Amino acid sequence: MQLQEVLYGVTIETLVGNTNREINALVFDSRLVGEHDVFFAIRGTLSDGHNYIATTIDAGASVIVCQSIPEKVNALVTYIKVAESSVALGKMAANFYNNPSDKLQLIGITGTNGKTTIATLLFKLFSKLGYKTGLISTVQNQINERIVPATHTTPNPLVLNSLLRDMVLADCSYCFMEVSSHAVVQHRIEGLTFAGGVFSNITHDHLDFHVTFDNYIRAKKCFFDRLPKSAFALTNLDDKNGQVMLQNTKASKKSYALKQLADFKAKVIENSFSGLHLDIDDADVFFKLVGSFNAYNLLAVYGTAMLLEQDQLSVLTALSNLTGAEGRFEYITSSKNVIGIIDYAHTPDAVQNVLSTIQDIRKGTEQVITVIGCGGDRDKTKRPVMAQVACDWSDKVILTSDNPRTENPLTIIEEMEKGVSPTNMRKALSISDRKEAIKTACHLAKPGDIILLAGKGHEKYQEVNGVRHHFDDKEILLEQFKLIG
Ligand SMILES: CC(=O)N[C@H]1[C@@H](OP(=O)(O)OP(=O)(O)OC[C@H]2O[C@@H](n3ccc(=O)[nH]c3=O)[C@H](O)[C@@H]2O)O[C@H](CO)[C@@H](O)[C@@H]1O[C@H](C)C(=O)N[C@@H](C)C(=O)N[C@H](CCC(=O)O)C(=O)O
Ligand SMILES: Nc1ncnc2c1ncn2[C@@H]1O[C@H](COP(=O)(O)OP(=O)(O)OP(=O)(O)O)[C@@H](O)[C@H]1O
Ligand SMILES: N[C@H](CCC[C@H](N)C(=O)O)C(=O)O
Ligand SMILES: [Mg+2]
Repeated sequence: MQLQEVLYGVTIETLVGNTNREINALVFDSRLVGEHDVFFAIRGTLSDGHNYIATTIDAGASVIVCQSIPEKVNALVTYIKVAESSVALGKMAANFYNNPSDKLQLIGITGTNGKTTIATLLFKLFSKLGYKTGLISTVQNQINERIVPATHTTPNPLVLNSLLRDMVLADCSYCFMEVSSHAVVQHRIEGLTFAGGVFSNITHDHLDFHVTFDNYIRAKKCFFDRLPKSAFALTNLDDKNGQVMLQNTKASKKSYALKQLADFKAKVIENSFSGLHLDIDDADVFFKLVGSFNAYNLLAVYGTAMLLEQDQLSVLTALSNLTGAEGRFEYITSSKNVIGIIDYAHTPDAVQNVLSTIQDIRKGTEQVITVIGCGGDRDKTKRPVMAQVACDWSDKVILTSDNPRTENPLTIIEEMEKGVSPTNMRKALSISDRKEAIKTACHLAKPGDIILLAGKGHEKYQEVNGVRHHFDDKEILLEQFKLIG
């Protein structure tokens, strides 16, 4: 491919060398550069790609996209100076893959919690309605039936556009993708054309990255600010910041809510372990998902399907038969009737939602035992809050590990313990080995008791010092349920 062809739409500040040359691949990691590649020097959170420019030229890079041109330039290399290399990467990745997002309807879902649930339900719904469909999500990416493993909630622009290109080649009409706040700030979605955007909610998370809650709100809002006029922007009016998200969007503004007037509305009639009974836009429907927070997710899905001009009855019929995403409020029962719930709750709001749902639908005096940890190298300020919420809403809590990454697991647990009030102290226990923690919860449980394993959901690993060891909450719970009966 010619360099000129992929530069369409890129604002060049300075050009040194020729743009009329053949290129091989676009690369932003020096370790992956080969002959005739374009290297993007990106300033990241840990290092600066500009430090690797010379190495990539030695490895064969013939084009460098950067924010500052090195003092000594190589006459055989083309240097392109831009304001933000990651923005150029987004645009050039889209051009390189022939702008696949223009050729299907791409819907982005953003918010602290619920993105995977909403995107997965939309993927399943549109597949059931007979459309070829794509999914880009935390759990996995999917092109019709083909599963492509996911590494991030929102992948980098090269992976993103290559997935979208494969979806176009597979004749997909729709793609539903999660848009994380990291992706917005790092310009991973630059150069994509969205047909719609959906907002779920915004609560405490990722303050390690965004530093303040205001910055976090701004990052999410930025996604809606950049939607085109032809798109729709669907927001949750019951969220305090739901309206803020749409303040400056050019897209057509639409809303959903349970507690006030909105374009799409619902009322929870009943919430039990077997599902949700909702009045949704005046239709009486039973859904398999559990928990009133899922009423919001279902309503967001329903609203999106209506905005994409699907038939109401077909949508509600298909939706009522669907199960949610893996590791979200998944529950299993032991033979002596201990209930185990595996859930990906890893923010204070999610923990509270799941535990309040359990409190709402438990029958009597059963104990609720929560096993919970907090991620290493992630927002430290949510640790005491998550422990506090877990203690306030459970009878017993076992504080444990959840991907300590490069941190000491005992230090993370100590930080969680700071949120346990003196009155809650008697409820809390700390066991850093997550398998031991789950085992202990199973031994403490009596028939009828409910064990919540929070934070890991679908994850099949425990990440310690950069190594992902096989670990599966569900596998261990099933093993222990066999032992306790
Ligand atoms: C904090 C964060 O988001 N980091 C992402 C970011 O890396 P970074 O900014 O730290 O990059 P860096 O290491 O400083 O390097 C800067 C540049 O130098 C380059 N480099 C670096 C070293 C070298 O030898 N050669 C070289 O060329 C790098 O390729 C990069 O281009 O850009 C990388 C490439 O796209 C991502 O893989 C990486 O994700 C890390 C692994 C990560 O854990 N991210 C998480 C926090 C994340 O993105 N999460 C969100 C939301 C999760 C959710 O709540 O759902 C997600 O969308 O997944
Ligand atoms: N609408 C919602 N409101 C509040 N909490 C929710 C909602 N939907 C799901 N949750 C809780 O959040 C957890 C994560 O849900 P989900 O995976 O759908 O969110 P996500 O936004 O994709 O998360 P991530 O940022 O990790 O990708 C669930 O396991 C549940 O505990
Ligand atoms: N995508 C989120 C998920 C966190 C899940 C939890 N298991 C953890 O490791 O903290 C993140 O990377 O912050
Ligand atoms: Mg997700």
